[in-house]
Parts: sequence; C-alpha cells; structure tokens
Amino acid sequence: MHLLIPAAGMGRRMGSSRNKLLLTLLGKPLIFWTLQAAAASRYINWIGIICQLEDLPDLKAIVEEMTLTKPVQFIQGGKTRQESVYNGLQALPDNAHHVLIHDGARCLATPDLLDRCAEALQKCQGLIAAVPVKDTIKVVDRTGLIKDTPDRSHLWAAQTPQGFEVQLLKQCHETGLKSGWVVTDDAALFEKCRLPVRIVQGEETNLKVTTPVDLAIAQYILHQRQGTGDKGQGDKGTR
Ligand SMILES: Nc1ccn([C@@H]2O[C@H](COP(=O)(O)OP(=O)(O)OP(=O)(O)O)[C@@H](O)[C@H]2O)c(=O)n1
Ligand SMILES: C[C@](O)(CO)[C@H](O)COP(=O)(O)O
Repeated sequence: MHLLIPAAGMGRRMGSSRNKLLLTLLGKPLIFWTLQAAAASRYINWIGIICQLEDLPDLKAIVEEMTLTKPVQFIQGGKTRQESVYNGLQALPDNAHHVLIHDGARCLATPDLLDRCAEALQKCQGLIAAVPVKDTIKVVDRTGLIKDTPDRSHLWAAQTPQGFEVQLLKQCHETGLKSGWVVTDDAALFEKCRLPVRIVQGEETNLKVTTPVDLAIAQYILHQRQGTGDKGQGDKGTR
C-alpha cells in the first residue's frame, strides 16, 4: 500500500513560525510519530512525504535518523492541502493502484488504523476514517444566527487516513482543478464526482494537531501510551 503524507502546511493556527510538524512532542518532531506509525504498518510499503522545499533538510534528517526500511520519496507541496495532494498523486509510482492519504498533523493515528483502512480499501473505491460526532452541530449563517441543527445520528467527523483507487482520485482532482472546486479533504472530490466513499471507524485519539491546545493534548496522549507501553493499538471509539 502506498501512503502519501501531506506535510507542507504553514501551521498558521498553531501560531508557529515554522512547520508545526517539526515541533517536538516527547522530545521527537511531531512527524516522527506519524512516520513511526507508517513504519509499523503491516500494509504500507512506500511513503511519500509532501513538503515545502524549506523543510526538506529537516525532514530528510528526521527520516535518516529513523533508518526506515520502507522507501521514502519527498514531493513538492503546494499552496493548499488540495494542491499538495494533487502533486503527491502525480509522484506516485506507476504500480500504485490504491493510496492512503494521511495528514502529517495526525501523529497519533495507530498502525492498526492505517492497516484497517488499507484492508478496507481492497473492497471499495474510496474510504475515510471517521468518528461519530459527540457535540450537537449547528449550521450558522453569516450573521451568527443558527439556521439548522442536523440530526447528529447522521454526522461523522472526517479524519485521515483517506483511501482511494488512484486513477479515480486523479480524475477527481483534475475535475476539481478545472471546475474550481476548493475542498478541505479528498473525499469531497470523490463525493462531488458522485463516487462512493465509505466510513472506516476512526480513533478518538486521532486528532489533527492544529492549535497549541491540540499539541498539549497530543503530548498527554503520547505520554500515557509510553507509560503503558501501549504500541498504540488504537481506540476505535464508542458511540
Ligand atoms: N499547503 C498545504 C497545507 C497543509 N498541508 C498538510 O495538510 C495537513 C492538514 O493541514 P492543517 O492541519 O491545516 O495544516 P496547516 O495548513 O499547516 O495548518 P494551518 O491551516 O493552521 O496553517 C497537515 O499535515 C499539513 O502539513 C499540506 O501538505 N500542504
Ligand atoms: C483532511 C482532514 O484532516 C479531514 O478532517 C481536514 O479536512 C484537514 O483540514 P485542514 O484545514 O487542511 O487541516
């Protein structure tokens, strides 16, 4: 299974002056933990790290220090996550028929989650890891007035990995580019192309480290895991 790791963001919401994936968690760069899960996955056999040129020296040093046994390719990121993934798809080896796309910022995802998504992708064209929403969600207009309260039983919070048949996702990205679609996850392109996307039960701990509070939460979760010797078998979450 081929894995693309979008890692080319600027970390604006983190308020960081550098790529947040280079910030440290338990003494290691945040992306170290993402790569460690990919290295421990039974299915992943190729890793593409999509990054900005300015981060390449740091990322190369991290990968070299990890002495990963799986091939790692560095791919030029874009101005948006959508553009970065587009670039990643163009860089996939010709023998890549399926791909998992996993945010570098989701450093707590376990090898078990990666493998469950890889297994599920053998039986469908597109999928995402997701967890049921626990809060009541409101649709609010520009003036701050609530317009709707969707039925929570139908609401799931999308995570990554997201997995797809490569040729179909490439076509959806091309259509999106021509149509001017702006999306925040790849599944949205599949959906706009009326292609099926299935849900794989994600993990409550699979948060996207976006703000400083997320960094503190991630530090706590990692510390707990290290303390229990838990290799991160994941918590599939409960409804
Ligand atoms: N041009 C971009 C923007 C984001 N990402 C990656 O997509 C993932 C999810 O993006 P996000 O959490 O939004 O990261 P940032 O864009 O860095 O955060 P912000 O929006 O706060 O700047 C991250 O692993 C990020 O590195 C990317 O590869 N290329
Ligand atoms: C892909 C994603 O992680 C699914 O929840 C999310 O859409 C990424 O959003 P971001 O604004 O690029 O962090």
